[in-house]
Formats: sequence, C-alpha cells, structure tokens
Amino acid sequence: MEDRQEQISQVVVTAVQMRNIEKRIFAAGMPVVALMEKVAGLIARRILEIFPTLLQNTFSIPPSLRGSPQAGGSRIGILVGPGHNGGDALVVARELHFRGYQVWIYSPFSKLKELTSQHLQYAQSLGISIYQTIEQLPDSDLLIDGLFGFGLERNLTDPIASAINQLNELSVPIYSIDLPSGLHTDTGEVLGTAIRATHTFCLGLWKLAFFQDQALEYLGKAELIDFDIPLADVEAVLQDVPRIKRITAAKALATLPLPRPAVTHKYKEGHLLLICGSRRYAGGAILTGLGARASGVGMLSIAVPESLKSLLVSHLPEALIVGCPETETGAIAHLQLPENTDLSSFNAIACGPGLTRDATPIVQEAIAVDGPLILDADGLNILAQMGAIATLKKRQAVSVLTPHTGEFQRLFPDVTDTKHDRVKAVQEAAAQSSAVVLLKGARTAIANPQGGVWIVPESTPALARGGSGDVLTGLLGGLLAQAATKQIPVEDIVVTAAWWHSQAGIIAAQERTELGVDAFTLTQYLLKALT
Ligand SMILES: NC(=O)C1=CN([C@@H]2O[C@H](COP(=O)(O)OP(=O)(O)OC[C@H]3O[C@@H](n4cnc5c(N)ncnc54)[C@H](O)[C@@H]3O)[C@@H](O)[C@H]2O)[C@@H](O)CC1
Ligand SMILES: Nc1ncnc2c1ncn2[C@@H]1O[C@H](COP(=O)(O)OP(=O)(O)O)[C@@H](O)[C@H]1O
Ligand SMILES: [K+]
Repeated sequence: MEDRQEQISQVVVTAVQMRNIEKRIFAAGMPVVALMEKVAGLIARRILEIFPTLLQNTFSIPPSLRGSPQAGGSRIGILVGPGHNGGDALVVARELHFRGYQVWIYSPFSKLKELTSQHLQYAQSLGISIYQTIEQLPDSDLLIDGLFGFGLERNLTDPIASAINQLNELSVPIYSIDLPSGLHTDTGEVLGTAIRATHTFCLGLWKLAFFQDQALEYLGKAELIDFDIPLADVEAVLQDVPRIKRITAAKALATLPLPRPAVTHKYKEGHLLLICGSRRYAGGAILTGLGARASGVGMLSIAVPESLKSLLVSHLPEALIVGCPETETGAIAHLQLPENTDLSSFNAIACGPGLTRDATPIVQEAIAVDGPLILDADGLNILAQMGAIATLKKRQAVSVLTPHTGEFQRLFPDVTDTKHDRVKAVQEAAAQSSAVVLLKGARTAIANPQGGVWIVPESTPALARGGSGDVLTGLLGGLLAQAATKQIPVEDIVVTAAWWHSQAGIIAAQERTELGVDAFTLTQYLLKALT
C-alpha cells in the first residue's frame, strides 16, 4: 500500500471532480469557513518561507518602520475575485498584515460570495487599503493572485481583462492561488487573458491544467498545497472514471530495475529488433540504438540499409547489425534477417526513426507481425497513410505509438484538436485505435485504450532538439522487449521510459545547461538518472 502522500501526488482532477470532492468534505461536516482558514493559512506560511528575506526585514526593523518602503520588499498587493479564490486571498492578506507587511487589496468586483465579502469587510476594519480600479494601485514587491480559481466559467472581459494585462506588464512577481486566474482548469486554455504567475500554489489536488502544454508559460513554478483531503473522498469521486495520473518517481522506478534472475541468459532478457535508418538519416539509427543500449535489453538487433552497417557496428559493437538491401534512395528495400530468424522471433520491434517514406513495405511488414510493436517517426507517417485506426484495430498484439503533435494530427485527424486539449486528444486516440499512445511534448502524455492517462510532470526544453525522440524510441523498445518476458503491463513500461527520458534531460541540463543536451549526450545521462 503506497503512503498517502504518494497517492495524492499521483492524482490529477478536473474542475468538476474537484467540486464533487469538495462537496463530499462539506457534506461530511467540515465547515467551509474552517477549510478556507486552513488552506489560506498554509498558503500564507509558504509565502513566508519562500520570502525569508522579507520576513527578516520585517522583524529586524523597529515596529514603527515595519511594512514601510524603508523595510524593503515588504509591500504586498492582493488581487481579490468574487468567489472563494478571492476569500483565500483575503485570509492571506489578513495574515500577512498581522505579520507586519504593508498589504493593499485590489477588489474590482461589486458582488462577492458571502464568505469573501465578510473577509473583505474585516480586512477593511483592520485599516488595510482597498482599491477598485487598477489606476489607484500602489507599488508592490509581490502580488498574490486570488481573482479566480477553478470556478472560472467563461472568458474574461474588460475591465478585469485589461487589468490582468497591465498587472502582467509590471515587473513584480505574482503568486497565484490554486491556478493563474484566466486559465481553464482542465484544458489550460487562456480564457481571454490570464495572469502570468511566477509561482502557483495548487490547492489540495493537482488540476489538469498544470499538465497541459499551453498552460506552462502561465504557471511559473508549481507546488501542491496538501490540505489533507481524505483519500476516501477522492476514491469515491474518481472510482468510475478512467484515471489521469502524474507519473511520480516512485511509480516510474517501480518497474526498474526490471527483475533479472541470477540464472538467466541474453534471450531471456528480451530481444529487441530496431528497424531504422536510411542513407539520408543514418544518425537516427545510432541514437535509437544507444537509447536501447541504456535499457539493459538482453539482445539488440538493428536492421539498417546495407551501406550503414559498418557505421552502426562501430557505434554499437554489442548489437547484431542486420544490413538489408536498399532502394535507390537509400532506404531499406526489404528485410533480410539472419537464417532461422523471422519477425516473430523478437520480443518487441521498434520501427521508424530515420526510415523515410520509401520504406513503406517494411513498415507494413512490421505491422503485420503478431508481436509487441512500437512505431515512431516515418513508421507513424506510413501508418497514417495506411489509415491508422483501421490498421491498428486489426492487430492482436500490443501497439505503441510515439507521435509528436504533427505526427499525431496526421494519424488521428478526427480526434479532439491537440491545441485545445492534449490530454483528451491522446485519450481519444488510444481508445479509437486500441494502441498505447504517447503524445510527445513539453508534458508528454500517455494513454491506454481503456482511457487511463499518465503525464510526465516535469521535463526540460533542453529536449526540444533533433534526435531526442529517437533516443526515447530505443529506450522504450529495450524496456518493452524485457517486459515481454515478464508480467509487466505495457503502459507501465511506456510510463517508465517517458519519465526516465525526461529525468535524464533534466539532469543533463542541470550539469551542462539547456544548450548542452544534444541527443547523443542525452544517451550518456540515461543511466545517471537512475543512480
Ligand atoms: N476545493 C476546495 O476544497 C477549496 C477551494 N477553495 C478555493 O475556492 C476556489 C473555488 O471557489 P469558487 O467556486 O467560489 O470559484 P472562484 O473563486 O474560482 O470564482 C468563481 C466566481 O467567479 C465568478 N466568475 C466565473 N467566471 C467569471 C468571469 N469570466 N468573469 C467574472 N466572474 C466570473 C463566478 O460567478 C463566481 O462568483 C478554489 O479555486 C480555491 O481557491 C479554498 O477556499 C479551500 C478549499
Ligand atoms: N519544450 C519541451 N520540453 C520538454 N520536452 C520536450 C520539449 N520539446 C520536445 N520535448 C521532448 O523531446 C523529444 C522530441 O522528440 P521528437 O519530436 O520525436 O524529435 P526527433 O524526432 O527529432 O527526435 C520528445 O520526447 C519530447 O517530449
Ligand atoms: K487564482
């Protein structure tokens, strides 16, 4: 049984699910007002921890100067919306006021929810300044955004929209409560305009927007404020719906190291066939091979055009390089496997990187094999031409697709627009095709045909570089081949590979800067990510 914190950190909810969880807590007797105090108290405490210099400034100066501009960095503006997000912000305002900060409030709405209105009234009684228009606002060192949380229902309009635009222009850090105001809680879309936060305190459970690429530049550094939501309430609300999960380190590492008995041999530890490369794209085959090497796969065979054979041997001496006859353009013309070997001899096949579309017959042949198959790059483009859904539906064995957004759109032109909602798009694609689909991006999302989704919660733009996807295909292929000989669900392996790949990128970027993570270097960091 995983501990509570681990389980909570895997949960991702929509606005409706969060509302239903909240309803159960209130129905069970937790007073709304008490929960707001608790949550906002935790937020205020985190703000004080994150700004220790502010705190020191505040307490090391005489009370008469506390909160004055001379104190330095202690002027805090609180942005208050009409709902309970605004209520949270007002409780934070009150607490910071009591700790000696110079606090002011921007409250542009005339109608507030009752609890929010009461907190505003009390703040006013304490002598905290309240402003209704953006022009009146004094300077500040920090803004706290409590305009809207998961209750935002429609596009923001003026005057609040233009106020947000002006606040974004100030060079002042903004800390958002629950999520940056203006973002759709589920899709991460900007509803008219949105606060560009420096830091966001996500309350209670991770909301889906935190894992949608389009939201990332608005979120800043994201952190979960755990306010002890009972797991039973989470389970009750989520029990009948396919889960969307954050991939935690514990989850990813649970399948690694793959259990390897003391008495075993190379063919028992997975035999992977990579089908990749062309005279035009030779490097892709090497990178895929190096990704597979890092997986620890027992036996690695790589089918490439004959003219690439010696190059591949020099980079991957441990692999069995299968040189194949090639077309005039330098693509594999047909597979020429060693004697006594056919495509069903392998525990997994990964097909695509660097093939070019001239290798269409080879991809068709691989798809026809009754064994675990990963398709990437031109493997996917060729599949799209064949009609992805109809072709995949005919396969009995597991298919794993690893498209980036462009490939995804070619494969699944009829599913939800990835610009609108990447998570829903990958979920629909997996359900329709019966494949495990990994949609690459800043936040890679993986879906199985049953509707389950897993999202890589952290990565680095250092990976946005030619060839890093090839490394992932090799790594995934190697893990899948090993898993095929054990009882490990395919989606767990895909999840592990995607997390591992991102972690290697993060560690490499930390050591070498974001510019220092070329795809070859990335392969050198894969094992470092596990140690
Ligand atoms: N879920 C929980 O258990 C908790 C939630 N809390 C807070 O409560 C928030 C949710 O509160 P609410 O449900 O009141 O929702 P919000 O505070 O997010 O905002 C809803 C209010 O904004 C109005 N509104 C929506 N869209 C608008 C638009 N485009 N223009 C103008 N007004 C608009 C609505 O009519 C409503 O009055 C969370 O984000 C969080 O900050 C916390 O107080 C404590 C616990
Ligand atoms: N902004 C980003 N942040 C994090 N990871 C990214 C970003 N952009 C791309 N990646 C990752 O880099 C890899 C790129 O793969 P792909 O698009 O197939 O490129 P290539 O075919 O050149 O290898 C994917 O794993 C993707 O998730
Ligand atoms: K907010």
